[in-house]
Amino acid sequence: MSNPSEAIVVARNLQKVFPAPRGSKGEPIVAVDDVSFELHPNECLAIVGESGSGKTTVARMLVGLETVTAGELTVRGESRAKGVKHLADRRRWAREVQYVFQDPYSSLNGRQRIGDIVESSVALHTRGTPGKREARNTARDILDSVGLGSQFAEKFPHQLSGGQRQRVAIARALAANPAVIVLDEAVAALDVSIQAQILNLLTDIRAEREVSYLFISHDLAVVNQVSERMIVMERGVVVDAGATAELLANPVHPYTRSLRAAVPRPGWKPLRRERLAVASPSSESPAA
Ligand SMILES: Nc1ncnc2c1ncn2[C@@H]1O[C@H](COP(=O)(O)OP(=O)(O)OP(=O)(O)O)[C@@H](O)[C@H]1O
Repeated sequence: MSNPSEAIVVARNLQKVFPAPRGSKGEPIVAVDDVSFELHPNECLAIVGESGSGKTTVARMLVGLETVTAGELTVRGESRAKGVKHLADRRRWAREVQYVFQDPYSSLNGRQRIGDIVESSVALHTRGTPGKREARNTARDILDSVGLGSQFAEKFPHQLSGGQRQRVAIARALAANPAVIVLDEAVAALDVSIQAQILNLLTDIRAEREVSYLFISHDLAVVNQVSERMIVMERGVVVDAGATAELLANPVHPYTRSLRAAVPRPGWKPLRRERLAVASPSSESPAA
């Protein structure tokens, strides 16, 4: 295992419990339980699991959108467990970790031009507050680096395709020059050919600058293409963890096997998934 002191993000025995819905007689919801992982500089760690397995809740705790119920969650050694109290802290956190959502259409301000969206992020997150022209030039360079030439700067989000909008969301994240980008089902809504383009873009970005990805997905084919390591979550718990290529080539845990069996590929037989027993939740929580 790598040296923990090198990790940018460290999660140790992380837990998130949501109270039972008001007026219901139900139990509190344990969305994340005893989850441990590390994210290292310039690596892509995937969090994999079916809907409701707790992936997004882990990400939301990392960016401060949810508080931590128990356990440790640090970014560069600073705890994120208690949430942010001051605007200055919120900005500092955002400079370290940026979030790209599945649906860029709802996360981008539809009334702002593309150039202004990225320029605002540059102005907000660059230390020493850059001048207007400097912020604009930096924004144009970033847009260019995600494959959106200068003609896109004057357009509005609704004038762009889904893939182009996701490029804008990535550009806006890059404008903060973060150490980590959380990509939460960031290609799930795109056609396969557009997905491939965005995944290539993410690989190119990582080749050019030091940035780590926490790549959240239910899609193992996508995860296989983009990540070096993965953790597999089922009902809030990490049930499998390791090098992506190895885990997918030789999945041992029944849940990982059942997930992999659901990925269409040459020779894939729909009946196979039914024959595989789906794992019961495991109390094991290996660190990744
Ligand atoms: N704010 C909340 N209040 C109550 N329960 C929540 C809340 N947010 C998430 N949950 C519950 O926590 C569990 C994990 O949800 P989470 O969204 O983290 O899973 P996920 O793996 O990201 O799934 P999806 O891909 O569908 O978002 C689910 O049972 C969900 O209903």
